[in-house]
Amino acid sequence: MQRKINVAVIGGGSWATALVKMLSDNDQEKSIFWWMRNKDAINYIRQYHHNPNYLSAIEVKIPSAQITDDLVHVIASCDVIIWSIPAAFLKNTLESIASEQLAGKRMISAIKGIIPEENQLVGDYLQTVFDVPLAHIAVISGPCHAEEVSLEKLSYLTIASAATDTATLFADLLCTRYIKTILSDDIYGTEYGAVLKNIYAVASGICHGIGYGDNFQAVLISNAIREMARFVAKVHPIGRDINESAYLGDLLVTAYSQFSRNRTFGNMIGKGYTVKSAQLEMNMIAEGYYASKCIHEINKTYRVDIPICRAVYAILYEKHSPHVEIKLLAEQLT
Ligand SMILES: NC(=O)c1ccc[n+]([C@@H]2O[C@H](COP(=O)([O-])OP(=O)(O)OC[C@H]3O[C@@H](n4cnc5c(N)ncnc54)[C@H](O)[C@@H]3O)[C@@H](O)[C@H]2O)c1
Ligand SMILES: O=P(O)(O)OC[C@H](O)CO
Repeated sequence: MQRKINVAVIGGGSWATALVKMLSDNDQEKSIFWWMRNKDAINYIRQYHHNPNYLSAIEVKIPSAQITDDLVHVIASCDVIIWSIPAAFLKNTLESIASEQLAGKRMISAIKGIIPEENQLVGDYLQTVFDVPLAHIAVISGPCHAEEVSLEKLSYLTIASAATDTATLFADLLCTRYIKTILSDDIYGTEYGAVLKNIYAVASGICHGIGYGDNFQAVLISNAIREMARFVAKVHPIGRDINESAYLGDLLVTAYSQFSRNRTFGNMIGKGYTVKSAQLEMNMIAEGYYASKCIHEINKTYRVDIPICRAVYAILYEKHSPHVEIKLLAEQLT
């Protein structure tokens, strides 16, 4: 018989809201705790059982007392933790938390980003700063938009961990009628793949915003998966099939879907918005913006040929013209 466990979801955005739904719809007996920083949203959810800001159609079935902005309490109450806030805000959020408070807990990163100040993957950050053993860490990836979880559209999540029991723990917690879970041991490749696909989605959006068509997009994405394969093979050289859902699948959904934050952000840049104005226009976070700078920095060590990432970096951080930069990139695509 499975033991009842307490699960924490950390974050108040679309993905955290979708994860709460998955956990609630999953059959395994458990208690769900939900942390978010926005007090007004907490009060609203306690009263009306819907997140007012993200995926508000989802009914939240957690007891009110377990929805809180008290991070210390939530962490102390739970055996397992799901991190689901954009990477750029994780360091700040964990400011008040010490390693001892995370000791013995299993955790999974649902974050598809890099800690900007450290240029570290979330898994690495949890290991190096909080002494969480690698075997206690997993990551969630795969092509899955929160909006489609809300609609209960069949989706596949890849749960990657160096330890099979940790991957299985989270796979068992998240599977539902509409969510299938796939296990992987490629934790670094899965995390880097998810970070890179966000940059490629920004590129895809930029090209669409400028006016390039479907024919060009297909060539861009074909080059993007080869670029991802080169980069991931260099930073974590193990055998993997880059065509699996966690890599190619996630790249395709983010590059083509109407729900993609990163593509939407890129589209605005292609249409002439500044980074600031595009960010202000969105109630959501495009991780690819932050990831672009991090990958640029990290690649100073690895020196992989990543022309699409380089073009996105030049547009977002060096203020190069999207028209000129994509024209130059187009000369290099094959
Ligand atoms: N949305 C999805 O479909 C999806 C799917 C898989 C993975 N993810 C990943 O989940 C993570 C969370 O993304 P999301 O889609 O839930 O976010 P979102 O774009 O829906 O919402 C933004 C979140 O960022 C928070 N935020 C904004 N400014 C902040 C600040 N200054 N300090 C602290 N928090 C702040 C907001 O409160 C909100 O919770 C990201 O890494 C994303 O890549 C998202
Ligand atoms: O497509 P985005 O940019 O909204 O990212 C969301 C998820 O990573 C898709 O799997």
